[in-house]
Amino acid sequence: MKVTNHEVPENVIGEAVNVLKELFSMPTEEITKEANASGWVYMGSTTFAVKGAHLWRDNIKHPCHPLEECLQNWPRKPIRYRDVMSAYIREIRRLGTRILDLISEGLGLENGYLERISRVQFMTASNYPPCPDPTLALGLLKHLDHSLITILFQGNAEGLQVFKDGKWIGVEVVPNSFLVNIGTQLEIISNGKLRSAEHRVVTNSEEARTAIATFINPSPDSIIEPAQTLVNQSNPPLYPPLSFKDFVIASKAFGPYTNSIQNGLPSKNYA
Ligand SMILES: O=C(O)CCC(=O)C(=O)O
Ligand SMILES: [Fe+2]
Repeated sequence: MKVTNHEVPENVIGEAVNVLKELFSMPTEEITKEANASGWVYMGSTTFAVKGAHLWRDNIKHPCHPLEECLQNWPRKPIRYRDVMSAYIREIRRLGTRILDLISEGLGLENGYLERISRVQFMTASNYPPCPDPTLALGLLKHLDHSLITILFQGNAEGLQVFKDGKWIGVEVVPNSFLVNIGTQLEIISNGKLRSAEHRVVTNSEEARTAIATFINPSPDSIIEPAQTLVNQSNPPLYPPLSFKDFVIASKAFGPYTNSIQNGLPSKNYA
């Protein structure tokens, strides 16, 4: 789902992209040192070789809830990072609330049903540098987002693909727009009416791509199950009830980041 009329000021998005580009252009050793000293995660492309595939991206992740507390552990450099990214996250929260309310309405759920359990849990930003041979690397392996919704700003370069009707389909880039992905948790609540689509990122040899994904998740203690109003005798629940916390633990949805993402803890407290 593409959102163009989103009222997020263009300069808030532009500043966020610029500050991230600046961060990613810092020397790898410096970013790694910074990340270890505070509470966020950094992975440079050279550290990736997952399941035999080479991934061509630099990536940072940090928790965003509760915002005022989390941002104390965000990158200290570039110096304006915290101001710029917290302004961005506040706008995404506002946009996310509106979208969740519209989805609640569309599904026929009571007002605020989704918004009440949701929070902007974490942000992950990626830099996909130009890749000398895009046939040998992927930007990001295929996956589902385990969110309610993910609000993605995909910059100005294409690369995102969605698996549809047995094929990978490129998602076109519309300047200054967001893409809203349905996460698995919303698929469950909608009892399968809304589907979470598998997606991945491919690389290109010409231009760098900067993308910002913000995950609007259920709070850890909320019980995720098909909404009562969507279930009846001819539409039995397709998914069992499970707290989001238990889902994350059972599915290892966020791997080593689970603690950090679930509780807003600094990344060094992973284990
Ligand atoms: O970089 C992108 O366009 C997609 C990122 C993504 O799918 C994710 O972080 O879950
Ligand atoms: Fe994703």
